[in-house]
Amino acid sequence: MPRIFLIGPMGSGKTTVGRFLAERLGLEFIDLDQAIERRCGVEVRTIFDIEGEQGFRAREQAMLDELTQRDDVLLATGGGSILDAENRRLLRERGLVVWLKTRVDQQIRRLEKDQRRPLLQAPDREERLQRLARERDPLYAECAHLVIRSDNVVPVQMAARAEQQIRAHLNQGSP
Ligand SMILES: Nc1ncnc2c1ncn2[C@@H]1O[C@H](COP(=O)(O)OP(=O)(O)O)[C@@H](O)[C@H]1O
Ligand SMILES: O=C(O)C1=C[C@@H](OP(=O)(O)O)[C@@H](O)[C@H](O)C1
Ligand SMILES: [Mg+2]
Repeated sequence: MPRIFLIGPMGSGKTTVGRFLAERLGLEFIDLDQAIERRCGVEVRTIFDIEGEQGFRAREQAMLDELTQRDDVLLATGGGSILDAENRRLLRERGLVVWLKTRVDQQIRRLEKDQRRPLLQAPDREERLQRLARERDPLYAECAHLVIRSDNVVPVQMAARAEQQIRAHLNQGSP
């Protein structure tokens, strides 16, 4: 089993589904944001408060480079990891990149009460998520080897579906 890297927008289920999926695939689960939080000793939102988005992106880049070299892992990235061209290259070269594609209305519902994601704390969340999708969808598409829809199924079912599709993809001999 190659390394698996989950990409996709906030609320696509990278962290939640990733944990179940890693277990099904016999891989160690690592969440990029959680790894950064452990190393810094503060939450992502605090890093944004103190160092700004730019500071967070620098930490994210360094941690992504480190963790994408680990073997037998499933890495759940953060939604903005693909903004950086070097990150996209590292992800594509070092493992199988899976885009959990999700509709904005599903993201809104799942993240209704969220206060931890700095880029979501806007007066109009729908407008914000639509704009991020417009900006980022081409980058997710460029980076992904495999696209899996993550709408209308709960995380355990989503993990089962993703496992099936990943195994089918690998059986075709694709990277
Ligand atoms: N397929 C799903 N169906 C319903 N709720 C989900 C699904 N995936 C994630 N969630 C919920 O949405 C919220 C955000 O999920 P999370 O895994 O943190 O997304 P991400 O890491 O992609 O931002 C969590 O409360 C999670 O339980
Ligand atoms: O989309 C983004 O730019 C971000 C997504 C978050 O991760 P999730 O995608 O796991 O929510 C987290 O990395 C940070 O708040 C920035
Ligand atoms: Mg996450």
